[in-house]
Amino acid sequence: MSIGQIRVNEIFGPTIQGEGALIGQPTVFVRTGGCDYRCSWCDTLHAVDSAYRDDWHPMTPQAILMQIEILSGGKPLMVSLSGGNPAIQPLGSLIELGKREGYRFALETQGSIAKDWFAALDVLTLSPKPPSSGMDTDWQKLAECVEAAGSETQTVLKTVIFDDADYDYAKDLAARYPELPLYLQPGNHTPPSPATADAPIDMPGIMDRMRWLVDKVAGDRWYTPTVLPQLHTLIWGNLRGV
Ligand SMILES: C[S@@+](CC[C@H](N)C(=O)[O-])C[C@H]1O[C@@H](n2cnc3c(N)ncnc32)[C@H](O)[C@@H]1O
Ligand SMILES: Nc1nc2[nH]cc(C(=O)O)c2c(=O)[nH]1
Ligand code: SF4
Ligand SMILES: [Mg+2]
Repeated sequence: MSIGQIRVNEIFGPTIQGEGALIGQPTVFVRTGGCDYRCSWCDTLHAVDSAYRDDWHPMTPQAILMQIEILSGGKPLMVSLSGGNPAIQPLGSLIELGKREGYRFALETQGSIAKDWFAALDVLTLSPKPPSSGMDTDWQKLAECVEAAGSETQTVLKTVIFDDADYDYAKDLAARYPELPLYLQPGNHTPPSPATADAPIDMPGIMDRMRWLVDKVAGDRWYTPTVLPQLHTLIWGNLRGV
């Protein structure tokens, strides 16, 4: 891979952003390959597990932008950068090139790696991982990500909740960053196998956790977070590429 190239797993859309602050908004996704984490319940292992690295292709920022332009019909929209951990990749020039053409950029990362080009994003979603993921949070790194984004980028927090320990983690996160909007997302217990494009989904389970989470938040009189399910999962289940 030469310098400046980005490891891409898939580019798809337009679809709608299914999660967090931009939920429901039309967007094209660029999913990069490779992650420094391995969450127990990751729903995107095809972009994490190096067994699938043959599906990750080095692309220049120009080639990625061309693909975005084809998918969007040349009409600028929000581009969602996800992964894997997209913060591993050199995305600064793609963002710069795309913004010149009128595209906007949102990025989703766990907050383990800070990059100076976070400041060029329109929206940065930091999604630190709760205990059920099996990952530890490096709070210093998360602070560096918030710092790197600066004041021009809209920074929001989003965390996945499966159980009481995750809920307590979300409360701690809120206490650390009272000034940042926080989105709570019930977990999906049935992530697809990375080898398949689809898998059966436990919709009643997701809805049970959503109701449980709303009851918890309301019962605690915790009025600052926004509680949202993964909209794309409600619509398409575990299907990839939507
Ligand atoms: C696949 S990750 C990719 C970006 C980045 N690595 C991250 O974790 O933020 C995108 C989002 O999906 C969430 N996610 C992954 N697996 C999930 C699951 N089984 N249920 C609910 N959300 C999940 C993550 O927490 C993250 O907010
Ligand atoms: N529609 C849709 N919304 C999403 N929001 C976050 C996603 C992700 O996998 O990062 C995702 C995704 O894969 N599809
Ligand atoms: S950090 Fe994100 S992409 Fe990486 S394993 Fe966890 S959920 Fe999956
Ligand atoms: Mg996903």
